[in-house]
Amino acid sequence: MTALPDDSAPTRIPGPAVARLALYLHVLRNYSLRGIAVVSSPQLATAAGVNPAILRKDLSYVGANGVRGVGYDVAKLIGRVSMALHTDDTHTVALAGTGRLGQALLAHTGIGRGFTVAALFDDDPTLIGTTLSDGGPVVAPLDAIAVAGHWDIGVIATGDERAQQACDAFVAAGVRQLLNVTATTLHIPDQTPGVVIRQVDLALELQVLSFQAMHAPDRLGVGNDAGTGSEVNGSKPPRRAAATRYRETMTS
Ligand SMILES: NC(=O)c1ccc[n+]([C@@H]2O[C@H](COP(=O)([O-])OP(=O)(O)OC[C@H]3O[C@@H](n4cnc5c(N)ncnc54)[C@H](O)[C@@H]3O)[C@@H](O)[C@H]2O)c1
Repeated sequence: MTALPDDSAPTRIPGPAVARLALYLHVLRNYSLRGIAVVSSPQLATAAGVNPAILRKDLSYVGANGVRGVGYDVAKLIGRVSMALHTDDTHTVALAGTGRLGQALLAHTGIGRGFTVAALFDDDPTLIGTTLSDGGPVVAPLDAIAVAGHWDIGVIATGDERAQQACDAFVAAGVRQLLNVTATTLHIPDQTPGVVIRQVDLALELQVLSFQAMHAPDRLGVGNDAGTGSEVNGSKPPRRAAATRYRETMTS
């Protein structure tokens, strides 16, 4: 991921910082919706559940400088972070698996924020040939993935037993960014470079939370307005910030 802070040469933003920047963007958009025009770095850091020093370091990657004693202009910061994360670009997404989770993902993620759901695939005969949203794509059989077209991101929300097949088909279709929400650990052929898989498992997150609660109960704080991803309020950085909420693998 590259960004252009100010007019200097492209800066490589570390993966964990990219995930935290996405979280800051979420918080900032909430502030904007609530009519808040300026935010201090401690406020933003608390809302996002990160250490203020980490926040300032992350924001330095996008060339954002707050005004000392005042804070950051929310609208400008949204612009900076959006540009760095390329959220203004439109990315095409293909979704394999339009069951309960797939339909929930369709309803709640991305649309209008730089993602266009361009294709839907499923093997449920009651879904094939239907559309799940006004003007949306028609659900096609899973077998059609490999021949249907090219997308930026493939989302795999099939039943666990079909996940690897969907993955193989996406890779064969040239897709290099995969979001896997099934419990299946996906394998990519060694000869296929540059495939990134992010795996999200809410049950695993619950296990980690309960483990942390047992081992550090005094560190559990109240919630925050970030909505996602931050577990602890306080002066120390959380042991697991947004950046580590996913399992990510990449073929070389
Ligand atoms: N990441 C997470 O935290 C999380 C949470 C819940 C579930 N999951 C996983 O997500 C995946 C999808 O879960 P779900 O709740 O959407 O499952 P689901 O049973 O609603 O759908 C799974 C798949 O089976 C298909 N299907 C359902 N009925 C069918 C039928 N009669 N004939 C043919 N196909 C049919 C669906 O259309 C879909 O493709 C699973 O792998 C599950 O383990 C992940």
